[in-house]
Amino acid sequence: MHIAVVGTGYVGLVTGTCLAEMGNSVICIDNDEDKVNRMKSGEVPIYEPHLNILFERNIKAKRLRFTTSLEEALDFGNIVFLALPTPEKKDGSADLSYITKVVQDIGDLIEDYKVIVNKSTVPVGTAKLVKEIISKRTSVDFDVVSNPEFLREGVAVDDFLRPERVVIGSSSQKAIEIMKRLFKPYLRNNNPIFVMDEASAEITKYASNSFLATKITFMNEIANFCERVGANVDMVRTAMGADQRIGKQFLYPGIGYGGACFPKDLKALHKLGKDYGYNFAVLDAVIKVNEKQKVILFPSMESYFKNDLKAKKIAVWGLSFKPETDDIREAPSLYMIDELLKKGSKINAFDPEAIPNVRRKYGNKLQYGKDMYDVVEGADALLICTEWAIFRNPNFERIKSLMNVAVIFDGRNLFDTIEMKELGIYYQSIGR
Ligand SMILES: NC(=O)c1ccc[n+]([C@@H]2O[C@H](COP(=O)([O-])OP(=O)(O)OC[C@H]3O[C@@H](n4cnc5c(N)ncnc54)[C@H](O)[C@@H]3O)[C@@H](O)[C@H]2O)c1
Ligand SMILES: O=c1ccn([C@@H]2O[C@H](COP(=O)(O)OP(=O)(O)O[C@H]3O[C@H](CO)[C@@H](O)[C@H](O)[C@H]3O)[C@@H](O)[C@H]2O)c(=O)[nH]1
Repeated sequence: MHIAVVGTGYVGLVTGTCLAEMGNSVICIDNDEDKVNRMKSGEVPIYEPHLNILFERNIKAKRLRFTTSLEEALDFGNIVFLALPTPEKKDGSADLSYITKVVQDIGDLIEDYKVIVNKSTVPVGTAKLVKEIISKRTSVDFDVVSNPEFLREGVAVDDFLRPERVVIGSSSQKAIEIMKRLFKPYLRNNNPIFVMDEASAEITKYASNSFLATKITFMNEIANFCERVGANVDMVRTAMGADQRIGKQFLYPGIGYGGACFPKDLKALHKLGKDYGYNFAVLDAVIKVNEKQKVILFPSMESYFKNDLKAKKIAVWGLSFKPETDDIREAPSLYMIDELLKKGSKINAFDPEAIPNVRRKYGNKLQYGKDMYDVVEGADALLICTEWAIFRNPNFERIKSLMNVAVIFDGRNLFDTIEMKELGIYYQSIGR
């Protein structure tokens, strides 16, 4: 099939590449000229495991190419995916301006039948809006599909190639058949395609993210309470997770959820509720609890240093919002760093992939280490914000010999509390 993907960010580039991987011919469009030039020269502009292998082989096979021209893309693609940003507006709602702009251009450029597929996370009514915008500008036949994306950064390629489910929201039987044909090769083990109306598809995405964020937040509150009463959240978590109705996943407490999705999507659903006269009380609480959770280790650090964090050297391990990505959008690490900077601490940070993005935001307000041991040299404390695999089994003797005093604040519960005690390391984690 001939496909155009508009927007080549974390979703668009993975979508385009993985569609090419299944034998489709794909053209990816972005209005960031520099990004397009980098991709044309063979560079993957983001860090996403395994993406480079698929990217290279599909370019080589001429199934994948890049352009800044929407016109060229529409000439080529019969199915047009929108993978455009829907960032948070000041009032919490999703900013649809990227989508409406592109859709207006599509309305002006469309010359033959297209299926316009929205992969961005959008509020109820967006598919209807897209239809209205295009219909006003052309009499050419087209259909609109809501096809929310559920991939996770860090495992995005695998999630796209082997989705647990595909959701298709459309009122056009013709478009539904085209989408079913496109996605059938990705569905193994009888994983389902759910066909529904557009509004239900749009809600499914927000509801899924909100449920997952609620699960994490519930566990964060249990962890905070465990700390207060001297219980161990690891034991509580594993025993709870053994109940299949609860499940083991997304029960890991820590310094809150971050990323390009959960924070903005919860706020968008909450605001959408308000617009329709419905108060999502649970979401309101989740959003508030998570705001606090992102900096939950800060009071502990202040108290350890007797309210004197000025000029204290703090090493930070992990800057990205989760492991195996360079994405720092809404990363809890940045909230902790902001608090520490306000108090005059000196930060020396290390992350396997996210340093270039952090450097663009903070410049020389921070120091950046060349590896995880480099940053702990002469440090008064080590703060762990992201559970990259390389942090899980470090050389503690080396850390002890490099640090001023062996002090670890761990926002991801990486180490055994008893082992830390035996090693003579002051260790504060979450809920243990
Ligand atoms: N990141 C994720 O893990 C994820 C997963 C599922 C769904 N989503 C949703 O998918 C959407 C995209 O998210 P993302 O993380 O890929 O965003 P992103 O910011 O990484 O990528 C968006 C891309 O669109 C490009 N763009 C902006 N305006 C354009 C225009 N007029 N023409 C062409 N290109 C344009 C940008 O240059 C950028 O490359 C959002 O709605 C998001 O909520 C994201
Ligand atoms: O037990 C857990 C699991 C996750 N997190 C945190 O939750 C955030 C989000 O993690 P994750 O869901 O793994 O990453 P995302 O790439 O943001 O993926 C989410 O957001 C995407 C964008 O909408 C969806 O497509 C995915 O299905 C959804 O999982 C991160 O900060 C994690 O550290 C926890 O604190 N504890």
